[in-house]
Amino acid sequence: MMSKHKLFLLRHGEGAWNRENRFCSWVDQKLSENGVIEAQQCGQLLQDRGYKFDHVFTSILSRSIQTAWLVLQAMDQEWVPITKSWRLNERHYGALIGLNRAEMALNHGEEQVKLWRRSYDITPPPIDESHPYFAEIYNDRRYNTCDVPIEELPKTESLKEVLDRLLPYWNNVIVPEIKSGRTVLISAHGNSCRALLKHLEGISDTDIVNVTLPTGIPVLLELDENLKPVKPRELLGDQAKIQTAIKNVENQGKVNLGNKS
Ligand SMILES: O=C(O)[C@@H](COP(=O)(O)O)OP(=O)(O)O
Repeated sequence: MMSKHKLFLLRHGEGAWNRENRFCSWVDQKLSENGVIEAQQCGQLLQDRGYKFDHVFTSILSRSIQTAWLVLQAMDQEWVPITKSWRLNERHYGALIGLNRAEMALNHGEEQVKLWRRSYDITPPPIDESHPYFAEIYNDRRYNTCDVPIEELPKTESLKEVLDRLLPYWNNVIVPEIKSGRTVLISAHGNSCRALLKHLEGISDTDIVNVTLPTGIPVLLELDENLKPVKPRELLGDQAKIQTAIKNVENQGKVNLGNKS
């Protein structure tokens, strides 16, 4: 089967709370110093391989936007249009936002933390007004710019619910771009990229549990004219380093390994 389109998915570079092992989700943390370097190195790798983007899509969270800027800068492609949507935001982790994964594993067990993080249709408890980050999120004026009223924005999400809110944007906005021959980079988040991968690759509800994306590593998908993958996804870069980075993300939910970086 011939590849007709290349699509690049990217989980942003490391953010401050990735480093502190806290669920970040809709809290607008910036990239850490290491995250800036990861994004720059990602851009350099894409530049070295000669890729050219026509359109970049990001969430409305700073870490995905900063990553897109740094990648385009490293590629001398700063002029490429960037379009932002809340529909590419990270999964809303509800009441778990701000909590430390290793501490959660200690209190609730590693299995429960894995279910919250990686299962397809388990929804964490919702955020409510008593939560320390509720006001910061819902008073942020960026959420008045969305295509749904602020009261209808999620208060928690399973991966399935991420896919439900992401798919209309994928189908109506991103797909036409790709089908018209443009090369697209989606600079987003671990779980918004996982949701899209599940859709594109037809990953089952049980197998998606085993898909983890490290920060700052571009994922190349080669698609046919119907946007079906013609070969397995490729995580670009040093494969040994990528496997270690995936393990480290998985270990964030372990009692003893979670707070080691
Ligand atoms: O919300 C967060 O903390 C992480 C994902 O956490 P896990 O699902 O890996 O626990 O999202 P990202 O760093 O990609 O924006």
